[in-house]
Amino acid sequence: MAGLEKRNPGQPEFHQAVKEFVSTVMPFVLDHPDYLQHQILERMSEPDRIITFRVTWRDDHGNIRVNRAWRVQFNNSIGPYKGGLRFHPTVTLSVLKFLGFEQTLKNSLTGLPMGGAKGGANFNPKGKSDNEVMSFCQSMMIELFRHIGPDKDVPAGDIGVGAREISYLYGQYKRLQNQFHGVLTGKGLSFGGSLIRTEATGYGCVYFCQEMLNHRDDSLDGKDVVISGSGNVATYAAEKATELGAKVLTLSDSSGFIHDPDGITPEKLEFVKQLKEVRRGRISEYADEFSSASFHEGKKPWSVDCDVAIPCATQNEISLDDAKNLTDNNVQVVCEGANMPTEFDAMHHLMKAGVMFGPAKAANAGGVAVSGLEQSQNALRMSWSRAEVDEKLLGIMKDIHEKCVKHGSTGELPKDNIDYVTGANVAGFIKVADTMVAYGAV
Ligand SMILES: NC(=O)C1=CN([C@@H]2O[C@H](COP(=O)(O)OP(=O)(O)OC[C@H]3O[C@@H](n4cnc5c(N)ncnc54)[C@H](OP(=O)(O)O)[C@@H]3O)[C@@H](O)[C@H]2O)C=CC1
Ligand SMILES: O=C(O)CCC(=O)C(=O)O
Repeated sequence: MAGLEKRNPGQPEFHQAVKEFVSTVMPFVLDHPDYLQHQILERMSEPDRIITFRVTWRDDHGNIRVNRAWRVQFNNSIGPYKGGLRFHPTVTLSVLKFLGFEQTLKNSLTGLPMGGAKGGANFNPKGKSDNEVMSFCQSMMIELFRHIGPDKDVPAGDIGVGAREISYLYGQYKRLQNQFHGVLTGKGLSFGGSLIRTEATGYGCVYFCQEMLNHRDDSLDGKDVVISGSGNVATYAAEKATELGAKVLTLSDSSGFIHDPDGITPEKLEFVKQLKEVRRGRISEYADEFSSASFHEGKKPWSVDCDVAIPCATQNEISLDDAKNLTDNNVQVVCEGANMPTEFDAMHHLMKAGVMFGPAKAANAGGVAVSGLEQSQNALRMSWSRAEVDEKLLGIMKDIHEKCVKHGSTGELPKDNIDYVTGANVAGFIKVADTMVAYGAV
């Protein structure tokens, strides 16, 4: 870690992601001299390649605007690079390196042939017109297109990149390459998208949460659930949790959270989808619409009494104090929909307190898994039904849970006390590490 921090100064998120990983896999690595001899940890924590480029575009007033974009191609040992693009003013190289590092392990966990990558730009889509977003996406693709391809690198969405942005990016790629193939995932259904991809990350996260509870002969039925975020992952996590009998009490955005003690019913969630996906409004409007709800400006939802917490907004959104609030309220499960939403010491506090903790690289792998299924459908020139994709997603999430149990059993009483963080890290590591050993020094 000392060497990594020295080689990558000023990249706290990247340090944090590697530290969490190394602290759990080290005993396993020390038991396997091959990994040490082949310098696997040093090689896995150094991206294969980082592409940095300027994106110049024109706003609606005719002004020229400039942003910085990156694609971090982290590791393609087990398949073409795969991972989302994030558009947000907080995007830095550190953030994209942490995301690309975790993506490599997450993609390995899915069992599908996908390497790890992440990209994005410090562009803020909020408050921009459709025309401005299109102008930015088209300009970004003018550079990105030469670095991606269906057998090379297949980007997708992430924060700030949804169906609209993927459509603009794909349209420009097609124009530049004169090729129609599965180079992006999360595409519209009329041009090669997969059913269930929109829902996959949120649904998959709730399937994983249900598996954790089932492992202790429990279920989501009747549980009070607190969710942060109100974007893609949060919305569909709320939908599936409600479908499985839970009561979802909160959603949030960067201005605060709404608390609805009566529960966010499917009808109310339809309002949220319209608000966020179509009107691009603020979550506070939920409290204006439904009198049962209150809006808490500038606050996070972690002090609301709940059985299950599903953070679905962004990294480091659960601090140690937030974790203490959750345990004071006897939370049973924290299942990460967002990437690295829990700070390192907060995660340890939760685990020490006996909370079942589902780490992002396992719990939110459903999104990229269905992206992998979208790639398969594109290659086959076929579309699978909603039921088929959903069944495969459920199967993959169950399989990831089993891998976590296999490598995360603590051997301590109670017998079902699983260290999911170690389980996910070791299980994701083995496939990538063994492949790198097989390749030799490349
Ligand atoms: N989309 C996917 O398939 C996958 C996403 N993820 C992860 O899930 C998380 C959410 O992604 P997604 O739902 O796609 O993104 P969206 O852009 O659809 O939604 C993001 C949500 O999080 C809120 N948010 C973002 N940044 C902050 C912040 N700094 N503080 C408070 N709230 C914030 C947003 O509020 P506001 O609008 O006010 O900014 C919004 O409600 C991310 O960590 C992402 O990496 C993981 C796997 C797959
Ligand atoms: O669908 C994908 O390719 C990427 C999803 C993603 O960015 C993630 O898992 O964090």
